[in-house]
Amino acid sequence: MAFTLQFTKGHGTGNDFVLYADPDGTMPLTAEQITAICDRHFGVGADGVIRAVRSANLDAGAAALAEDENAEWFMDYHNADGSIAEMCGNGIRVFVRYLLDQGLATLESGDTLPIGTRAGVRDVQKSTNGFQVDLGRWKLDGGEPLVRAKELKVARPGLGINVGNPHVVLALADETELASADLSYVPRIEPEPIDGANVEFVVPHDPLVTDGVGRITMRVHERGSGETLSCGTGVAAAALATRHWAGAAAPNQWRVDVPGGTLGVRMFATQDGEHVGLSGPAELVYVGTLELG
Ligand SMILES: N[C@@H](CCC[C@H](N)C(=O)O)C(=O)O
Repeated sequence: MAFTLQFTKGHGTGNDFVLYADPDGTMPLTAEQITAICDRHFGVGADGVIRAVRSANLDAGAAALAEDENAEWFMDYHNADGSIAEMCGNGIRVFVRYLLDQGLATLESGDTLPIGTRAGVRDVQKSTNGFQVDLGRWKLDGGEPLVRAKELKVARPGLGINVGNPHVVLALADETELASADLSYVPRIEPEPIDGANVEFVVPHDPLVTDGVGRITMRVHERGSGETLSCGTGVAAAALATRHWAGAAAPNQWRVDVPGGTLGVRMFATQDGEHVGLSGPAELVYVGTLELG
């Protein structure tokens, strides 16, 4: 059936998304439609598509409402290849900006907007640099798999970290090595994670810590989207991995430079264990209409 899709294009530090509202959950897109929309030559061009659905109108939304009855909106996230991802740290900030822009939600400074995701409910607040999101409890995941990327001469051990979605973080020697990694190829991970993983390549700044804040630079190859200018959950995983490698004296506050800008990461204690938070900008850049058949 042919239909017209009103969409908004947005990004968080250059990680870009096509967003549309489907409150009743009656307009899911097929993987083929998502791939076509995300194509940078023949479509709109994006790293992913985000559908705003009322949690009550989506099967996956039931778990969100059971966790928090105030999680009215569900972020239905798909990568550029049409695959589903559990979470998106840049996407959720842009999603909240979109809900506010569309008049679908309100959020005063200091208040919290709970958003349903496949990783669970995530709380978003306004911050000085845009929005901040509590990515919840993180965990070490999958040990230290070997990662091979084109132009890196040897396979290196990474660190598996789950922040709602799966990541493998790899430390590189310096900026030259970071720049030379060819991320137009999918990095190989051994053993291969069943659900795949996003792979982050990280270089610590020298000094690593300035004024109590850890600093790293990162590039990423995203599962289902390829190299992107930024990945919010990847930035959080990269800061967690670097703190892990740096030892007990490492800080809980980090700034992470990615090709598309800079994001903030904070680790903080809660009653149910340590959480990781992410902060950064969220921009809406244009609106459009797509005729889909
Ligand atoms: N860019 C996102 C992550 C999007 C999902 C990821 N590609 C996956 O498959 O897990 C972010 O900002 O976190």
